[in-house]
Amino acid sequence: MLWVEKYRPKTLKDVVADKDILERVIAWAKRWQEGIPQKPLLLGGPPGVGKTSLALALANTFGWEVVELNASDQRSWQIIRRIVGEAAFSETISSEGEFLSSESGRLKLILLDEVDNISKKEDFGGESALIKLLKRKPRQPIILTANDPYKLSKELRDLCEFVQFKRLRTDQIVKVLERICASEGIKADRNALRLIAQNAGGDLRAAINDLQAIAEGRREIRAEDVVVSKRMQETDVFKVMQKIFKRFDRTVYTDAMSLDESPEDLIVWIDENLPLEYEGDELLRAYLVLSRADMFLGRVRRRGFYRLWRYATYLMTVGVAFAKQRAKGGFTKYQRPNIWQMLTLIKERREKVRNILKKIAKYSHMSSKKALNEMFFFIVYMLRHADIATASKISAFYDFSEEELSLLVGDKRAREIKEFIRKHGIKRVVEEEVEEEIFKAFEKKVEETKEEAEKVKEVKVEEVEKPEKAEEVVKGKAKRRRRKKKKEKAEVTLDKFFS
Ligand SMILES: Nc1ncnc2c1ncn2[C@@H]1O[C@H](COP(=O)(O)OP(=O)(O)OP(=O)(O)O)[C@@H](O)[C@H]1O
Repeated sequence: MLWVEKYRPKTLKDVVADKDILERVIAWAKRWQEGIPQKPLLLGGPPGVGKTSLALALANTFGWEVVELNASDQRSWQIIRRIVGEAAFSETISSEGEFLSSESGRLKLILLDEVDNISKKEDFGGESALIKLLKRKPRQPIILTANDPYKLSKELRDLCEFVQFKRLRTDQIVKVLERICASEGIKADRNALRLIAQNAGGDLRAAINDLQAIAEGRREIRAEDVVVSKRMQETDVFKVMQKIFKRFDRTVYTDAMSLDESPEDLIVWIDENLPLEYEGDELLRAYLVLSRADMFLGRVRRRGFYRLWRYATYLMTVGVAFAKQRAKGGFTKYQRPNIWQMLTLIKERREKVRNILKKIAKYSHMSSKKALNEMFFFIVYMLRHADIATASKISAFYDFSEEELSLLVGDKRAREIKEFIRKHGIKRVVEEEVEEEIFKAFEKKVEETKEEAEKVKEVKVEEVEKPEKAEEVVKGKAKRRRRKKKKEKAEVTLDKFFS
């Protein structure tokens, strides 16, 4: 079992949190218990610091039912609508003035996660719908969580009681890790735990995951193990990379699944070595597939949906393999990523990509999700392939830093672009002008991509909705079932990732 779940706090006393935060939420819950409806709580703060855990522990402590939903999932909204109809808003006050809750007589906590990913559009499920719901003064406790509450409108924030969480301190993380080691019967060197804690950057979930990966098969953890454990399996990783980069072979997925490396590590290897093998459009395509895989990993980290690991692995192996134009020969000397890079790169890269998407979203007035699905690819394409003046204009328009540009187009081109901007004093220009240019290129590229897609081998990524099936597909049982139901099943091609 995953330790993050095994050791998720059961009651409030297990949650590591500042005293004033605990006091505030307990007071809030008590007032609900007394039948006095309260504003929803908005718990804001970085990932893995215990926002969800605190909400669940609170419900557990007070004996409330919990309905856990995700704001960016449209299905949640149907459920909320149902609950809104049935429970959250339609309660009555009894003749004694007592507050009547759900059928079971218990309060029902609605826990809506990731509200900062909520769509800004007018449609149902968007921010305005949530505002409308909250204005109806819900009669069930609601807790919203957000990594970046300032992405929400002030109107929405004002409808809530805002509680800000901070990154956990290293010593707080070490304490939890020590507790886990003690109950797992693992002897751990304090320095090793400090290293893990420091590397997690205040994210306890990440620290617990790293600890579990490192502790795998050990009774004792020393500081050296934190590094050594990440270095195992090198030769096998090389074989997997060879298969990904040089061949079109779907069995690479099963090979990767049997590696000791976690997908978080494997993606760093692939990321590091990709430019040694791929170039031009195939490189771009592969990066896109990788960024998709990385998004799934992000969800695993944030939400603990570990079944998405399989899907991420499928994308970073089969997806990347099929992003190339043709099989490759020869010998390539792959590089082992630097150990600290291994430990931190993914997190940093994700942080950077997130910032880039935020900028695209901000200046193109769209959600980050839409920015990724609709704009990212074309912006990267333009930055790489357009003439330097256009690329510079685009870069200035989105206000990309040199570091961000390096991630998108490589160090050399990033320097050229920044140099050009400096030399010609390029400033942000009117939106329409740049957007028109991007969209023109966008349309042209769509046409080209369609043609290309015909040529490029199709990658059938099964069951986008049920990624856990991806692994089953490889197993015989699912294969037989799949053959039978082949016609009914939806197949999504790589195209989907570029559209
Ligand atoms: N403050 C904490 N006290 C105890 N355990 C914690 C705390 N924070 C995180 N954890 C551990 O990390 C795991 C993930 O934490 P949790 O889901 O509560 O984080 P979160 O802040 O809601 O993150 P996200 O914003 O990504 O949803 C928990 O299952 C628990 O094991």
